[in-house]
Amino acid sequence: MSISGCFVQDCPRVPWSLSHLSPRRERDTDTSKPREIRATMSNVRCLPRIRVRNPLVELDGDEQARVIWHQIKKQLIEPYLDLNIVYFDLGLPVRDATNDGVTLDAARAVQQHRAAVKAATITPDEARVQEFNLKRMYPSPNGTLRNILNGTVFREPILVNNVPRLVPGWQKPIVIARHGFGDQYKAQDVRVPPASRVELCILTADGKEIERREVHRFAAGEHGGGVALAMFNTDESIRNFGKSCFEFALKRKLPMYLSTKNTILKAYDGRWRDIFQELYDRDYKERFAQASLGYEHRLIDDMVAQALKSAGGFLWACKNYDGDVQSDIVAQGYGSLGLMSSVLLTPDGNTLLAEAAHGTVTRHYRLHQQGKETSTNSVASIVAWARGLAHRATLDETPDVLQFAEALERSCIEVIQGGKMTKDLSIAVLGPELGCKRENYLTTEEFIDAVQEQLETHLVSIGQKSPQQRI
Ligand SMILES: NC(=O)C1=CN([C@@H]2O[C@H](COP(=O)(O)OP(=O)(O)OC[C@H]3O[C@@H](n4cnc5c(N)ncnc54)[C@H](OP(=O)(O)O)[C@@H]3O)[C@@H](O)[C@H]2O)C=CC1
Ligand SMILES: O=C(O)CCC(=O)C(=O)O
Ligand SMILES: [Mn+2]
Repeated sequence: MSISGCFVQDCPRVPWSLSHLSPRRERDTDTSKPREIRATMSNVRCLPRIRVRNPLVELDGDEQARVIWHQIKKQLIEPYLDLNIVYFDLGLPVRDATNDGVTLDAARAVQQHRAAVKAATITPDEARVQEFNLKRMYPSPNGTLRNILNGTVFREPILVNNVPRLVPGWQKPIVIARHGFGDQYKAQDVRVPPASRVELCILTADGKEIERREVHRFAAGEHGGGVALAMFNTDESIRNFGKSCFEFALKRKLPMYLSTKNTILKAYDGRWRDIFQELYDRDYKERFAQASLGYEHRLIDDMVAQALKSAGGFLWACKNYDGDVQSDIVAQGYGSLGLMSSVLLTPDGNTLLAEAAHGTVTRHYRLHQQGKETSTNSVASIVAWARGLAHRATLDETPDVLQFAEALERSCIEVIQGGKMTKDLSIAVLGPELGCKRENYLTTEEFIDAVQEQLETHLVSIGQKSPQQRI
């Protein structure tokens, strides 16, 4: 991907001339197309690719997420950028072949290069172990990456004017800040046999007992056993989470809430409430007041009800699992899981890993495997590339790469606002009956084609405005 060249039709190195491209690539020779579109296409091909100064780390994924990821890269990235990609295949077969070593290597590369994009990956359960004949049930690669990077995951719906919200009152985005470290995602969970006792024991570093507490005595008999879980977090990580959230809220001028269940988990969730309050009182109260913003801690059950009643427009700091669940509710409430962006930011704000919030969309992949048409929304994955590149551009101080990233993100929204969309959005706009009709939505491939066409109109004007920034 680091070949540089000019997009002229007869140049053998340019992607346009590759045989693997679909016939739609040749649409410029189609005289039925309006003249302006054909003119735009040929203009873009005469522009050199934009050079990205430093590498972007790419983490490939599984199933339908992998299918759309490859199409995005081939059609929306490779033709326009001279980009050095540091590639890791986090697909389940490679994780298995490397005993998950590839995930650790990938995390180190993200730390080194500081800008990364990731496709969704399968976290195996028993059924997946069988399906892929795995050596073992590997942990979530997201859990591994997030625990190593120890950052905050910010999830924000991509708002599109013509997509009605399931929650009509939500006029402004609700941004979920999800703590990315510890809790359920780094817990020890065990099956417990009948007639046994589970205790929680805290030892000093050299093994002396500090505290021992009984968790539960399990009864004897066939149904006497059960399950137990031990999870943890650290003051440092909670404090970093708090700082990231307060800084983000100030930067984006959003009021902020933290939700916990401190009335039940008095020590555990109480720690979040106290650390956030301490940070706020000491470092942020004045800055928030100057910006006319507020901060409050709320009980999670109160918070979900308030969120539903609200008009949106706030930052909601969630513990790891709450953030996982609430971000999918919020995504669907704004129209589709396919419109939820997700970036992991380290506490210093220097390292960013962008992804879609949704998973590998297995149900669509099963159709794809049978050779059937699919209509998977690729917007969140395209936006992941755009946000990863925008961060690269910010670190490298390369305005032309930033312009490209912004044009890419904008193109997705414009295509949908122009009435071209995948089935999930068509259903949201037209309702389940009409929205499902084939003439009312685009396939996975058609939607990416439409984004490419839109992107090219922007690239022509960027290229015309700033040719000196190109190589
Ligand atoms: N970040 C990551 O890497 C994540 C990975 N996963 C993994 O993904 C796999 C599948 O998980 P699953 O629970 O099915 O969750 P998914 O988010 O993959 O999909 C659930 C359903 O949501 C709808 N949906 C999600 N994304 C899109 C999209 N882009 N376009 C259109 N519809 C969409 C589909 O509904 P419908 O079928 O009704 O069209 C889909 O069947 C699991 O193995 C899990 O481990 C899960 C979450 C995050
Ligand atoms: O890593 C996983 O297994 C799930 C991740 C997930 O659901 C998310 O990132 O929202
Ligand atoms: Mn999730």
